[in-house]
Amino acid sequence: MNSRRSWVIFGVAAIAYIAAVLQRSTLGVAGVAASDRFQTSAAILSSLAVVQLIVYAALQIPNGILIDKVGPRWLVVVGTAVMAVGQLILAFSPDISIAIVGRILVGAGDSAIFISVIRLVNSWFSGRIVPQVSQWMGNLGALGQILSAVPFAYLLHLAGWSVAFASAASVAVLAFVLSLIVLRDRPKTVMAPLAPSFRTVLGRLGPTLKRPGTQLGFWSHFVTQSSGTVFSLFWGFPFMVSALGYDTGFASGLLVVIVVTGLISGPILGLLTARFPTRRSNLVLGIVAMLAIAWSTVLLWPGTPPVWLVILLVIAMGVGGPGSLIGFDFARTFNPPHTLGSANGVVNVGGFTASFTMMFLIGVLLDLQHNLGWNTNLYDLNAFKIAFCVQYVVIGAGVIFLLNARRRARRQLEEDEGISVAPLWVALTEAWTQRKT
Ligand SMILES: N[C@@H](Cc1c[nH]cn1)C(=O)NCC(=O)O
Repeated sequence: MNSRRSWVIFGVAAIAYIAAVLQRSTLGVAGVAASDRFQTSAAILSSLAVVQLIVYAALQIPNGILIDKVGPRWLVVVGTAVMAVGQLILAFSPDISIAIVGRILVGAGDSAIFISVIRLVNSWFSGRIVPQVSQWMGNLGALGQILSAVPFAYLLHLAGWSVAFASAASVAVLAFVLSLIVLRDRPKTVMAPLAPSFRTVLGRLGPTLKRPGTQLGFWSHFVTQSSGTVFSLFWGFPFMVSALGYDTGFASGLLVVIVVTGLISGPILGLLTARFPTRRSNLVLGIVAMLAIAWSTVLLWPGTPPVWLVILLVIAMGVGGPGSLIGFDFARTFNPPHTLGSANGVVNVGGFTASFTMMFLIGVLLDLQHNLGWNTNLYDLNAFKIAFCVQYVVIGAGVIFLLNARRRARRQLEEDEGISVAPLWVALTEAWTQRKT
C-alpha cells in the first residue's frame, strides 16, 4: 500500500474518471447546439441530461454491489466501453429519441467509474493519506469538465456536433485500453475482501443502508455537490450566455473556475477531514451556508448581477464538489471494508438525486413561465432567478435529513466507541478557554 504501484493505479484510475466526467459534461457545453440540432423545448432538452443522471443514480447501488462481488477493475473496464458506445450514438443521432438512448448508455457507463476508483483508492492506500488521495481523485476527475469546456467546445464550434462527440468518445476508448492493461483490484499482499456470492452481498445491503454513517454520507453528498452539478452539467451555460449575456468563451472560462477552485480547495478539505474527523459534518454545513449566501445574493440582486458576484458564486460551487467527497469518508469510516463498494454507491446516489431533481424542475419552471407569457425569451434572467429557487427547497430538505442522520451517527459512535461529539460551539469555547489558561 501507498507504494509506487499504488500511484500508477491512481494515475490510470484518474484517467478513467477524467474520461467519465468529460462524457458526462459534454452536453452542458452543447446545450445551445442541442436545442438547434433537435429543435425542442427546454424541458425535453433538460430530459436528455436528466435521463443520464437518473440512470447514473439508479445504477449506483447495483454497481456498488458488483464492486463488492467482482472488484472495481471490471467495472471501470466495462464502464469506459459502455460510455464510448453511448457517446458515439449521440454523435450520429439524427433525432432526440436516439440521442436519449446514447445518453442513457453514457449515464450507465459513467455510473460505474467513480465509486470504483474510490474503491481502488481505499485498497491501494492506507492511513491518513486516504481522504487526501480521494480528494485528488475527485478533483483531477473534474479536469474532464475543462476538456469539455475548452477543447470540446472549440471542436463543436469548429467541426460540428458529430466530430466533437466522436472525439470525446475516443478519450473513453483510451481509458478503456489503459484500464484493461494496468488496473488491478488490490495489492497482492492484501486479502480479497470480495464476497463469496451475490446473496451474501445483497444480505449485507440492508445493514449498510440502515447505518446512520452511510446515511450521513448520502445527505452530505446530496447537499454539497448538487448546486455545482446542475450548473456545470446543464443550466450554467444557458444562464450565463442567454440570461447574463456573457460570450461563450467567458462562460466556458467560468466553468473552468469551478474546476480550478475544486483543485485548490480539495486538498485543504482533505487535510481538514483527516485532521478533524469529528467535525466533518460542520465542514459540510459550512459549505452549504456559503452556497446559500452566494446564491441568495445573486438571486436577490436587482437586475443583472455584477461579474464579480457571479465569479464568487462559481467559486462557492467549486468548493461544493470536493465537499461532497466528505460523504465518502463517512462511508469509509462507518462501514467495514467488505461493504465499502455498496456504501460508496449509496453515498453517490445523494448528490445525483438532488441534481437531476433540480435540473428537471428548473426546466419545468422555465417552460411554465414562458408558457404563461411572463417573458418572451425562454432563457430570461428573471425566469432563471425564479427557477433557481428550487435549490432552497431541495437542498433545504437535505439539510434537515443530514442533521437527523448526524444525531443518530453520533449516538451510535458514543454507544460503540465511547466517543462523544459535542456541538461545535461547545468544542470551540473549550478550545478557547484551554488556550487562555
Ligand atoms: N462531487 C464529485 C467529486 C468532485 C470533486 N470535485 C469536484 N467533484 C463526486 O462525488 N463525483 C461523483 C462522480 O461520479 O463524479
